[in-house]
Amino acid sequence: MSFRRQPPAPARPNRCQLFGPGSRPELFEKMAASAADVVNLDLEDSVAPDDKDKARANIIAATHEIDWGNKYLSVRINGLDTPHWYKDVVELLENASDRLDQIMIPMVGCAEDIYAVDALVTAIERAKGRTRPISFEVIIETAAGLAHVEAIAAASPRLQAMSLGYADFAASMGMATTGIGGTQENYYMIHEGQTNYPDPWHYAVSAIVAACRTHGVLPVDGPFGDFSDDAAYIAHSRRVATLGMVGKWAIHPKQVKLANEVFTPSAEAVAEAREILAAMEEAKKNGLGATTYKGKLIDIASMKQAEVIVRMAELVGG
Ligand SMILES: CC(C)(COP(=O)(O)OP(=O)(O)OC[C@H]1O[C@@H](n2cnc3c(N)ncnc32)[C@H](O)[C@@H]1OP(=O)(O)O)[C@@H](O)C(=O)NCCC(=O)NCCSC(=O)C[C@H](O)C(=O)O
Ligand SMILES: [Mg+2]
Repeated sequence: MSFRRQPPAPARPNRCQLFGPGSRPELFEKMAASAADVVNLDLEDSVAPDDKDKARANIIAATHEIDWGNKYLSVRINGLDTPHWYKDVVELLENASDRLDQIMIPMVGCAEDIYAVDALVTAIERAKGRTRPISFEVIIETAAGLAHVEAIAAASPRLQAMSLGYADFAASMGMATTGIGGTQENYYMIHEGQTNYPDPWHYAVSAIVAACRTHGVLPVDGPFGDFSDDAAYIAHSRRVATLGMVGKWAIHPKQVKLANEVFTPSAEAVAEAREILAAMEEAKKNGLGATTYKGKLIDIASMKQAEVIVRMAELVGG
């Protein structure tokens, strides 16, 4: 319990973030035409070391030349443990158009990583007279990142979103898998002869959601590698949506529709949320803090739950 109210996360849709390598500029128009709320042009792992300079130039050109519509436009820079990141920041901030909204910082291990990028970005913005501050998003994808997740979420007023990077996270934790998200074959229990597959990512997802909600940051689920398995993508997305994530990455365009479906509240869910709010308003008029709805208890906390769903629907025009 605290006297402090939980700060709201940025009020913008973030149901799906579509990724594409900065070294494949032929994909950029397709990404701009997609139904993703956020586009992430990548300078990090999907770009080979020898292609970094060219990819940076492609992305800078794309901020000037492509109509990104109402997409939130983000560029993933290289990690602070590489020789590339400072060039990514300097060249992007000096040369990209004002259409660039955000940079994504991968492999974040501590709050000071954000401080370092913030210092550099702030200096360049001042030098260039840029009036609209660049926002940040980060990826939690190392053991250190998870250990320091709460401090990272509080690290900068620029921070708007935080994702879980399943592949690097699994590697950093020494997890015995090459899977990127989803069910893991060897993570199972047997009960009365039935094999069950619990969720090995549950702790990391919940820790990220809690840190984000404490500091008004959007919690976003990272990649799901097997893009041929729609049902598994949907199952994973529904699980993390239930735990509080607001959206998910798409590493192939076919995943965009799936993410949008899961992270857009259904008409039934919105109607039920509105009915709960109406029932509670009626109860309050009668001096009651609790009442029943469809045979179940609802109270003031139910109103907060219902408001989450209504707010999400309003954000995406539902
Ligand atoms: C995964 C891909 C390499 C697949 O590319 P490709 O073989 O070209 O796909 P298809 O032939 O199936 O493409 C069908 C059509 O869709 C277009 N396309 C493909 N990819 C994209 C895209 N990203 N955005 C928009 N459109 C796309 C093709 O051009 C085809 O179009 P058409 O011919 O007109 O029908 C590729 O999708 C890809 O590179 N994906 C992104 C990879 C990426 O960015 N990875 C980084 C994020 S994941 C990560 O970093 C891990 C994380 O950090 C962690 O640690 O977990
Ligand atoms: Mg990664």
